[in-house]
Amino acid sequence: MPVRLGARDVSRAFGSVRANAHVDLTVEAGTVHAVVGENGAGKTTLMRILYGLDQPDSGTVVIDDHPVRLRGPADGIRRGIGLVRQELAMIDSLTLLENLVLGAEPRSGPRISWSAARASAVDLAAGFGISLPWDSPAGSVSVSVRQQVEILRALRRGADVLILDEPTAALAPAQVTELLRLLRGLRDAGRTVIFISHKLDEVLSVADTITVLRQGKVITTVPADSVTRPELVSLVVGAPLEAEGYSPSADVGPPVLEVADVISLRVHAGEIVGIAAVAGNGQDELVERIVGLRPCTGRITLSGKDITGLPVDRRRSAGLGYVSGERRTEGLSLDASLADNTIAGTHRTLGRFGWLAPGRVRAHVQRVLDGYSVRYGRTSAPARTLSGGNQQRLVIGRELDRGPTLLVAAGPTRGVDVLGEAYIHARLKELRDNGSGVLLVSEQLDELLTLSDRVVVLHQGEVAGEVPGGPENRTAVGNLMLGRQP
Ligand SMILES: Nc1ncnc2c1ncn2[C@@H]1O[C@H](COP(=O)(O)OP(=O)(O)OP(=O)(O)O)[C@@H](O)[C@H]1O
Repeated sequence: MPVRLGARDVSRAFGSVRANAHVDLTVEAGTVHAVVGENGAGKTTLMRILYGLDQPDSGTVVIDDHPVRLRGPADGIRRGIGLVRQELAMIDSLTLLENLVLGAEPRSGPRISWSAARASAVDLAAGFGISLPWDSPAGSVSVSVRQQVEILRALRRGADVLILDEPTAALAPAQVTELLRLLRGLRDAGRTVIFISHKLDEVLSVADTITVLRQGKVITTVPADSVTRPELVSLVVGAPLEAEGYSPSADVGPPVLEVADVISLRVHAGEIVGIAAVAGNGQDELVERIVGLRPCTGRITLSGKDITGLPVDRRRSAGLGYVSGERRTEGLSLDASLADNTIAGTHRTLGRFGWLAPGRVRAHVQRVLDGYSVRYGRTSAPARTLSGGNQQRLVIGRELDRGPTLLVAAGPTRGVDVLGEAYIHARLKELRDNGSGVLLVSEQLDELLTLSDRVVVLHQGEVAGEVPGGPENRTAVGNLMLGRQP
């Protein structure tokens, strides 16, 4: 089989970090090829090189069996490579149709022919069994719809190889199913897909071939049907990983959070309360009200203290911690250093008379970053140089280290590898066992059921019911999420 896209002996370092080390990759035409590996393993770096966004220090990209030098993404696009990134590059105020054709508008004489644009958009989408609200502004539609437009945009520009870097990280389960169906459709139509994901079940369900990276090196490339999930976990992590069991709270104390609003709920000390809901059923608004990002007409108390009218920083000082899967917009200041991001919110405790004590700052930063196995080069480097999963580890480490009375964790393991996920789960349980309350909002039902002592299910902005945690309650939670009887 010809190599449609690949890498031969590719190495790339950033200072002391070897992001790719002598990587060989062979992606055959008409296949879905998954690239998996721990956080910071070098997946995104390799994809940027294959697309022409970055150049290797040594080694070459291979396209159609030939070594090539890509000078920029325009070279990659010309050779039929498309990249759908973790952060989607769309203009919110333009409609989906305008975003689709941006830069390559069909013309009739000097004018843009919107009728031709629409007809070709509808045709292209229909070819893959999807229909989209073409006149809606991109800012008003779900991540899933935006992603579909990005994929179609790459196809429209002539891409027959699509690189998708963690496309499912921010999707709800039903949207994941839809995306995987679209990827299979692309493959069946002869296109080539490179798929990156930490969700190994998805990888096994969609990929033909899997390449595993660890610390910048290729560990192995295997046919997907030749490995089981535990074997793949072992390859990614480097050792077998024990399955997580369900261990409910041994000691539930008084309420630490009481919300009396459109949605009313309580979280007690020593308890993890899960929130389950299909995307768009009120969970985001609930979290925003609790952490102070959205006004609340009802009443919210933290350990008995009314925090309803308090701004975010005062809620934090009162003992509220917040971890969001939206780390790029909510959790981090990407241009600030790792050190500054790590001490944000704790800096007042790291000095005297308003001056930071450099030694204490260094020790604190080191402890948090090492404690959560963040892979980094220098603590003075901007946070944007961390890989996605390492950014998430930093946010989790910072928030848990403060020992909050109540932690609101919304999508806490988004983009985190299997080992990191198990580690974060253990830390959340430890926080609970030490007497804090945790409100866990997650789109992953497995995560909710293994961690939560109780699961509160929301439907159409209201509480549809409450179910104890534990994997045996999956069906009951699933039914309530869809507005049915448990
Ligand atoms: N521009 C950069 N400057 C400095 N270091 C970088 C830069 N880009 C990547 N790195 C480092 O290279 C390593 C590999 O990063 P990369 O983003 O390729 O990992 P990844 O496998 O995609 O990880 P994740 O699963 O967390 O997204 C990381 O340690 C990262 O911090």
